[in-house]
Amino acid sequence: MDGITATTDGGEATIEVRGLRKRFGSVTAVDGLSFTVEPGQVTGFVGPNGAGKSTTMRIVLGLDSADEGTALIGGRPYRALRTPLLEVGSLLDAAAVHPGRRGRDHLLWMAHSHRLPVRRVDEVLDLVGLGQAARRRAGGYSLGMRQRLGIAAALLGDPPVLLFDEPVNGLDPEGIRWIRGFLRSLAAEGRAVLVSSHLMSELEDTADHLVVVGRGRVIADTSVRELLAAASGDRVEVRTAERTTAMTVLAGAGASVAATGRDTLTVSRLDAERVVELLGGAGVAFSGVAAHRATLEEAYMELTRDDVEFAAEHPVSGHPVADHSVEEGKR
Ligand SMILES: Nc1ncnc2c1ncn2[C@@H]1O[C@H](COP(=O)(O)OP(=O)(O)OP(=O)(O)O)[C@@H](O)[C@H]1O
Repeated sequence: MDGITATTDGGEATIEVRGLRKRFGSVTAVDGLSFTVEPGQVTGFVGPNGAGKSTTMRIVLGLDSADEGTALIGGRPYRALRTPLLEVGSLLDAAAVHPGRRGRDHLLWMAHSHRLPVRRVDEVLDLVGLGQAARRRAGGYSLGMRQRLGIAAALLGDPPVLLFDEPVNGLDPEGIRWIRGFLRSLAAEGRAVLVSSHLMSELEDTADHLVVVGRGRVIADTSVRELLAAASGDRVEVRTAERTTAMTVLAGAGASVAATGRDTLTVSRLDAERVVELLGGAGVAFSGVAAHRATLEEAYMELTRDDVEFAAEHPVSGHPVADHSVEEGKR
């Protein structure tokens, strides 16, 4: 890819959202959102269904207008960009291509509208690995092929800012792996990449930074590393067949101990060295002591517990229970 620069028409390649608010009738879709997407990294935009991710992206891309606040690409609103295709690329809905149109023709038409050379169309088709399939009609494409065509379209103008709305939704494992690697490589080239998902696990190996949203608000704006460290806490995981004795010994030394598996204890308030020392001293056999490492999914569940739009009522306590397994609920 030639000529990628970390600037747009208006300035540095960033997306800056400030105090964004949008209502649809009685529904507040976006409720005062502020965040920045920096160049050179993948920023995950995560939140349950209905959290306001798509609405925010549509406003950034000038497809919807905000009631309040600003959304800037390289310092300018989308509508003020002189050559939008060269400054920002996006994939919002892979199904948006006319089924009767050949993939390559779709891109040629877009390239033509921006006076881009035909050569660029073939370059992006190669980049996304569509090759010969590009001469077939889009109506016969698999979901994965449509996603690739959508990504090719986003890259046509070689833009330094990219937005992808749920790009791996519904893809097979191979398609998911390909998109993850591809997003990372786009960020490594210095681009600002914003990618939304309602499943944290989809971003586990992709995002460097996360903007977590719930009910139209930012819940967390953090690097993945910091989030995992905070969710992991100072806990230690112990594997032992002598669970009851181990619990007594550790609790006696001031630890708070929870049985978290058949052979597993999670210990707080003691570090790993002290745990080893105490168990060894008491003659308790154990096969492993390690710092507890939370998964991104755990961290996310913790963060969004109270922020899902469609919470199921808990049958016993009456408290809303976060429904994080929302795949089936997708539009
Ligand atoms: N055009 C619209 N008219 C009315 N309500 C809308 C419209 N677009 C979005 N909404 C509502 O605004 C809220 C936020 O929707 P949005 O699609 O932005 O969320 P999301 O985080 O992208 O969710 P998903 O993961 O389901 O795509 C939802 O309650 C949704 O029903």
